[in-house]
Amino acid sequence: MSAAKTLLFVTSNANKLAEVKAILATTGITVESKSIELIEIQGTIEEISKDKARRAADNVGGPVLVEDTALCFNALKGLPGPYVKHFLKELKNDGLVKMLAAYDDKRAQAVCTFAYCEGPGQEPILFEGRTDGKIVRQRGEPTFGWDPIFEIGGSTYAEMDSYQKNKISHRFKALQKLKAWLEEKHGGGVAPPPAAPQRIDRRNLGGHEVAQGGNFFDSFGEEVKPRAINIAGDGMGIRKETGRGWQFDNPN
Ligand SMILES: O=P(O)(O)OP(=O)(O)OP(=O)(O)OC[C@H]1O[C@@H](n2cnc3c(O)ncnc32)[C@H](O)[C@@H]1O
Ligand SMILES: [Mg+2]
Repeated sequence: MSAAKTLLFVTSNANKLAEVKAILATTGITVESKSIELIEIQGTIEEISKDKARRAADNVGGPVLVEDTALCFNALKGLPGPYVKHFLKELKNDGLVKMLAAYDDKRAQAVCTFAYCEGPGQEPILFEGRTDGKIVRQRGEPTFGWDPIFEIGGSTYAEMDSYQKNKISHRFKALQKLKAWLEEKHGGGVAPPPAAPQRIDRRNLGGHEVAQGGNFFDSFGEEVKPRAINIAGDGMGIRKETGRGWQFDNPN
């Protein structure tokens, strides 16, 4: 079940907004937006994101979603991290690459942290996504921040089309977590009631054991663990009756 939910995403960054909308497009989550330049404190990624969410909730007077993006260089022990915006503004992508000139280790992590806050005075909840890559000389269209220097799987983010980037990105991974949480919160993740116990039906199937529903019992009334059911010729698994006939479910 998709999460029927509208989120107010507070960001000053049009590229972030476009990616969030694209990634959530088919989920049933509607994204509205408000462009506010929020003050960003110094601190850890988590502290900055939470503080941003509190400020946004105070500003709007209701539920908000914010996001903070960090670019962490391994050789620099995680810097520039959440301060990458200032480095990018002053040094540009070329300068960011040069920061690693003295190091062999070019590995970097793109980190996206969404913070959802239900309203003023409420504790924000964080959803983090990380993608490992390495810093390379610029390649691709410089349309979004440091995309041209962050390489993963042989391509920079800037060389990928938005579909490719949105399948693997730090932002995508964080939004997967947010989506799962929303689904749970709105009932989509609530487990259905357990199926009524069913007896294994040994009739008409050439000795195959057949089970239906969620709990399985042999003809003596003993519960059978699905993984332990052996179906002749089919290996370990469960045969289930479906509307279209018999279906073999391998629990592995
Ligand atoms: O209003 P907010 O949401 O804070 O938007 P912002 O542009 O200020 O964003 P951040 O404070 O999170 O700073 C992150 C910096 O990294 C850049 N950035 C964010 N996501 C990126 C991505 O997926 N690819 C490349 N650059 C990105 C962004 O343009 C900023 O320069
Ligand atoms: Mg910002």
